[in-house]
Amino acid sequence: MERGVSVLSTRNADLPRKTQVGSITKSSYNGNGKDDQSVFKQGMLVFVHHDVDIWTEGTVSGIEGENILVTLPSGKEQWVKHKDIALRNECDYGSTEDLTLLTPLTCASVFQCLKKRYQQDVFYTRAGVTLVAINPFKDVPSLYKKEVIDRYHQLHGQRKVLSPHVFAIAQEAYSHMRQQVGRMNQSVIVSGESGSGKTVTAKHLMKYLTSISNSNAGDTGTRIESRILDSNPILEAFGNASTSRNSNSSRFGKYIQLQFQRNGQILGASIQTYLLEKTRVVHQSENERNFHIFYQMLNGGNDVEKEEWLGRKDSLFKMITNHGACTEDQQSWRQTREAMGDIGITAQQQDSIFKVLGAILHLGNLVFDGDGDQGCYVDTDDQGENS
Ligand SMILES: Nc1ncnc2c1ncn2[C@@H]1O[C@H](COP(=O)(O)OP(=O)(O)OP(=O)(O)O)[C@@H](O)[C@H]1O
Repeated sequence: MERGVSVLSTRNADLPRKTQVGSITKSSYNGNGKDDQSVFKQGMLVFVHHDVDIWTEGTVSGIEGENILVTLPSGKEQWVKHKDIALRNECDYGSTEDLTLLTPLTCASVFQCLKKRYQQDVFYTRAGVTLVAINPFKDVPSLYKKEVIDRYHQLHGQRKVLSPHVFAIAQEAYSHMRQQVGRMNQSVIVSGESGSGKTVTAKHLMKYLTSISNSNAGDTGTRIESRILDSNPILEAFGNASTSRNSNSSRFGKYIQLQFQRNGQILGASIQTYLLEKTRVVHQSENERNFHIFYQMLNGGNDVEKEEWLGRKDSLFKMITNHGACTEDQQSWRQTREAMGDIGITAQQQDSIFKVLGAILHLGNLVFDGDGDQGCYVDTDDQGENS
């Protein structure tokens, strides 16, 4: 291996960021550097803190000490404290591609810019070297199609013609690895709160990097690309679960290293996982589920397979909460099995894996009883009923 690009997908939002999806909290800073109500004058354009919209536009129409009278777009007037108000200018917030260009740069102006862009179906905005990605929560195929990948690859470096995009970040890392900054390894950190889109973003990053580095590599390149991308459904089956915030939440962090040859062609990948939420196997909060793989196996496996792995056909296991026949689980099961085969896990090895999962499910049915200091024992009556 010559060098590589790594994609670190975090479970917490407390790491330094390069590519990030983040939440913005309200601050009382009003953009004048002094937090002083004296900067507000009659007729000034402002943002006013709003309970529903978070920030809304207004114009100062009166001042009395700490209190400022603001006229809202509806024509309604409202008294607000100076801490709940921020300066605004007449710029087109929706067309600002880099948050650092906002003047004044305040929570309110950042919020307004991201909101306007989101309303125009623009989901990426730069913040200096960081990319802020807003989760569209809908399919936007035109944003990620092959032509877009080609465009970002061919025109890279031309910031004026390319709008902010996760592909631009990936291309920058790839170019730096190959040509600049002493041909060094590069890292992209994807961070944000649960459900903000880290997993999907990391997948687009990997898709872009494998695609551009594979263009002249023929069949071998295509095989490497599909093996790398096939790791996603497997990792998701064993490490993701439905939570109250995200129906496909990663319950682990991952460090993905893509390895390239000197000529820039993809060579392979390695994935390290960490902080897997193991306790989820035995306990899930209300309305949450165990790891996907259990449901996929129970919904997707046929009777013969279930007999072999579980010793029975039904799906009554204590650790499997919120279980119901789900076509999504059946589809994902087919994808998981296919991906396992594609990356070289033999049918025999797969059988062994599912038997281990079956054993875990049976262990979960055991009930222990005991009387304090005397230790405990397996309640065989209960076990007989359930296992
Ligand atoms: N770029 C995108 N385009 C369309 N939908 C998206 C995009 N990013 C995220 N989503 C939607 O949001 C959901 C949650 O995203 P994702 O699983 O990537 O979040 P996450 O930050 O990895 O969450 P967690 O930390 O819980 O694993 C996805 O299942 C998908 O429906």
